[in-house]
Parts: sequence; structure tokens; C-alpha cells
Amino acid sequence: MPNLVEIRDLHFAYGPRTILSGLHMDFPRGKVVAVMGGSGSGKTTILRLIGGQISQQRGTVAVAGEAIDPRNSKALYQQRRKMGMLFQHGALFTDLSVFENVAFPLREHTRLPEDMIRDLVLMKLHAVGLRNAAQLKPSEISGGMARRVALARAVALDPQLIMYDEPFAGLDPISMGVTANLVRRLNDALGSTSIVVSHDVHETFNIADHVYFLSQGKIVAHGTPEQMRSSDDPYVRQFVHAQADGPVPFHYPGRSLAEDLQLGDRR
Ligand SMILES: Nc1ncnc2c1ncn2[C@@H]1O[C@H](COP(=O)(O)OP(=O)(O)OP(=O)(O)O)[C@@H](O)[C@H]1O
Repeated sequence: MPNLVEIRDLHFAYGPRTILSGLHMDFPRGKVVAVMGGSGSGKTTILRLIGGQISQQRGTVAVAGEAIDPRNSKALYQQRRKMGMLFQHGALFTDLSVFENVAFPLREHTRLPEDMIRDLVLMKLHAVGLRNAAQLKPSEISGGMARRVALARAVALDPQLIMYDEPFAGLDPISMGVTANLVRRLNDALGSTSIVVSHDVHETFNIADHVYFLSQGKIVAHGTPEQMRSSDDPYVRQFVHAQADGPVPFHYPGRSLAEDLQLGDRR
């Protein structure tokens, strides 16, 4: 099967509030696929549905041909072992060393002997350029380095699927570029599939094979970064060219400013 993850006719609502409706997405094996969209458009919700943390009201999410069903906790546990996740603000354990942070999922999910854990952790830290920082505490490293440790931890179990929620948020431009390249390199070295949720057009377009644009719970455009750069779609143009005006409203919907300031009454 060419797709590692398939989403079909997916509907999700929080109570009466529809977040995703009729979603159809493919995540081909070996590829880096980006999911972009305005704040609150439902990007993180998609990752949580794939990870089985929440359940949809309709439709399916399948990973490696198997439906994700949070009610089947035994199957979900097995499926989650194939997934690595780097969550928004995914913090390191501050009281553990860099080494122990990366060792954590290996100790939690495997019964590997200590010398093998040591070699695996050092290999992952080497891949992100931090083998020599293994004994430091998170408080002794920079924000960019901490993000790389979190990357090493997310791939500790050699996942088939790696999900990143805002991996570039809060990083300086150099660390952002380093992190983006690592996302691509780790994906290719592990032969995995990556899903990257991000607002950062520049870094994301540099590393993604395919980009989905989400707005109000629906896919409004998708294609390669090149296709998206030259797209005429007003939503994509607004996003890619960071225009303040366009179909994505700046203001949370509700009463107008004139109404709030009672300007109508004074006329
Ligand atoms: N537990 C919850 N209960 C109710 N509503 C929620 C809950 N979690 C998220 N939402 C709402 O669901 C919508 C989609 O949230 P989601 O986190 O998926 O958006 P997002 O696209 O990832 O946004 P951002 O880029 O700002 O992180 C938002 O409007 C949010 O307020």
C-alpha cells in the first residue's frame, strides 16, 4: 500500500462545534507531508485523531492499513509503538539528563539490555549532533538544542510515522533551519513518513513533499510546495505571501467594532 496513513470522510466535533468535516487525506510512505492552516483550523486535532487520543464521529483514520480505534486500547498501544510524536511545547523532563530523556521511550517500551540502550541513545543523539551533550541537563542547553533532543526522543523507537506539531515554534532562524533539515534527514534515514503541522511557510516548503491547506475544517488546497507557491487560490496566496487581508479573517467572528463602540447610535 503506497499510503502509510489514510483519512477518509472524517468528521470531528467538540460538542456542537464542528472542527473537521468530510476530510480526505493521504500520507504516502517515505514522504514528508505538511498540514498548514490558520490558528484553530483543526491541525492539531488531525494529529490527535491519528494518534488515537480522541475519536471521530464519522469516517476513518487508518495507519499501515489498520483503523485507529481509541476504544481498542490493546491494538492502539501496538499502533502507537509505530508512531513518534513531537508535540507543541513538547517539553523534556527537566530532572533527567539529555541521555535519559532519549532513553525514556526505550526503557518504557522495550526490554533491551542497558548496553544496547546506550548505543541506540548515542546513535540518535549523534544524528542530531548532540552526542557530546548526553550528560547535560535540559537547563544547561539552548532552546534549539532542546528541540533537537526532543527530535531524538521522538525517533528513539525508529517509528514508521513521525508527527510534529509546530516543530519550529519559538526557535531563532538558524535553529529553525537546522531543525527543518533534521526533520527531513531523520525521515529519510529511518525510511519513515512524517507529518509536519506548521505555520512557517519558508521552512515547511523547504522540506515537504506535499502540503495540505486546511481552513474551517476542510482541505481548501493541496499540492507540492512549488504548486502552492504559484497557486491562484486566494486562501493559499494569503497564507504563502503572509497577507493580512484575504479570506482568512484577522478578527474572531462576532459583533463589529462599530456595534461594540455604539457608533451607529451617534450618527
Ligand atoms: N478540548 C477541547 N474542547 C473544545 N474545543 C477544543 C478543544 N481542543 C481544541 N478545541 C478547539 O478546536 C479548534 C481546533 O483546534 P486545533 O488545536 O486542532 O487547531 P490548530 O489548527 O492546531 O490551531 P493552532 O495552530 O492555533 O494550534 C479550535 O478552535 C479549538 O479552540
